[in-house]
Amino acid sequence: MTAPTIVQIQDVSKRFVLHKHKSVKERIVNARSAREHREDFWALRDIDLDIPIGSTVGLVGHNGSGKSTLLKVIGGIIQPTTGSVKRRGRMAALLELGAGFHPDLTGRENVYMNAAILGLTQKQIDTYFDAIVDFSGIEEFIDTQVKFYSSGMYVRLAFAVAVHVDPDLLLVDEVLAVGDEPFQRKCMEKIEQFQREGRTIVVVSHSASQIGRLSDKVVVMDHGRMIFEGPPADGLRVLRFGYEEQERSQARLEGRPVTLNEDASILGISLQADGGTTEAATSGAPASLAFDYELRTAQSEPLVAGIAIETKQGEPLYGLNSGMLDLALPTSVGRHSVDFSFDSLPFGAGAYVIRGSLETAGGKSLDRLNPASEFAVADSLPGGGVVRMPVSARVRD
Ligand SMILES: Nc1ncnc2c1ncn2[C@@H]1O[C@H](COP(=O)(O)OP(=O)(O)OP(=O)(O)O)[C@@H](O)[C@H]1O
Repeated sequence: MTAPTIVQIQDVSKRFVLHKHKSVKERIVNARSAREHREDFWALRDIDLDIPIGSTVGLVGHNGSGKSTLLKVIGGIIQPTTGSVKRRGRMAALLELGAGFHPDLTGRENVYMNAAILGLTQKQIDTYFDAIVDFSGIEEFIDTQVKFYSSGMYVRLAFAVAVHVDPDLLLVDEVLAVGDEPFQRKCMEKIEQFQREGRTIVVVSHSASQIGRLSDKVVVMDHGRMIFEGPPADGLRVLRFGYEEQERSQARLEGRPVTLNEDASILGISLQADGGTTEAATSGAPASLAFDYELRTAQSEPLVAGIAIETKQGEPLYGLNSGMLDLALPTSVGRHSVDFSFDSLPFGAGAYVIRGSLETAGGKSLDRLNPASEFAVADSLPGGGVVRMPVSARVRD
C-alpha cells in the first residue's frame, strides 16, 4: 500500500522567457529592428513526483539545475507552464532571502503579517508571538525594520515564524546555511521534531551531510529534469558521480547485463575477514579488501588500483591506491587480484560503502565501480563517532 500523498506533481514543466538585450553596437547598426531578443528557457521539464505525507524529501542538484524552481512550484509561488500540482494542508515556506518579509515593516509587524498570510488568526498569532520571538533569539531587534537586519537575523525570524504556524508541509530552501552554527543546530532539531510529528518536509540543500541525515528520499535535478528519485545514499552518489555511473554499477552488482570497457574491468572489491568474503566486520579486528580485475588487452603502462571507503551518505572516510604503496600491478591479459590488508579496522558501528577505480599511471580511467560493495561494522572497541582506536586509560595522580 502506498502512503497518501500531500503533493502530487504531474508532468510539470516551467518556461522562463529570457530577454536578451543586444549589444549597443548591434542596436545602432540595426536601429530599426532594435527590439529585444526573446529566448525561451525551460527551468523544469516533465516532472512527475509524488510526495507522501510524513516524508522528508531532499532536492539536490548542481547550481541552476532547477531545485529552487521546483520548490517554488510545489509551494504555489510560481505556476507551472504545463502540468499540474496538487497540494493539501497548511504550508509554510522558507524560500530565498528577501521573500516573505516586507523590508519597511518591523520584525513584529512582519511576524503578524506573515503568520496571517499563512492562515493564522490574530488570536493564534498573539498566542504564538512570544514563542516565535523567543525561538528567533532576536528580541532586541523585533521592533526594528527588517531592512536593517543581517541575513542571519532575517533567517532566524523567518524560520521561527515558519515552524510556529503548525504547517503540514514545510518547504526549506538552503536558507538554513545562512544562520550561525548554534541556530542551524536548533533548526535541525526542530525539523527532526517535525519529522517525528509526521509532518512533511521538502528541503533544498547543497550539504550532502544535511540531506543524508534528514531525508527519506532524494530527488536529483539535472538541467531541469529529475534524473533520480530514491534512497538518499544512492541519490547523493548520483549527484557526485552522475547517473550513468550509478546505474551501471547498480546493474553490475545485480548481475544485469552491461557493456563493459573493452580493455579492462573491475570484477569486484570485497571485504575479507576470517578467510572469506564478508559484509560484516568488527572494529579493531584485522581485515582486507580484495580488488579483482580483468584485463582483456595487455597494458603497456603501469596500472593503479584505487579504493575508497565512505559512509552510506557518501561522506569520504578513506582513500588509497596501489601507487601510494609503490605496488606494481600485473598488466598481462587475464584475471588478477590485489589484497589491501589492514591490521585493525578503524571504523565504528555503522554501514559503509566501498568504491574503486582502475586507471593507468598516466591517469586514463579504465573502469570504476561505484558502489563496489557494502559492509556493516559491529563495535568491539569503546568509543563513539565514525572512528575507533584501541585505547587505554590510567589515573596518573
Ligand atoms: N524568474 C526567472 N526568470 C528567468 N530564469 C529563471 C528564473 N528563475 C530561475 N531561472 C533560471 O532557471 C534555472 C534554474 O534555477 P533554480 O534557481 O531553480 O536552480 P537551483 O537548482 O535552485 O540552483 P542553485 O543551486 O544555484 O540555487 C537557472 O538557470 C535560473 O537562471
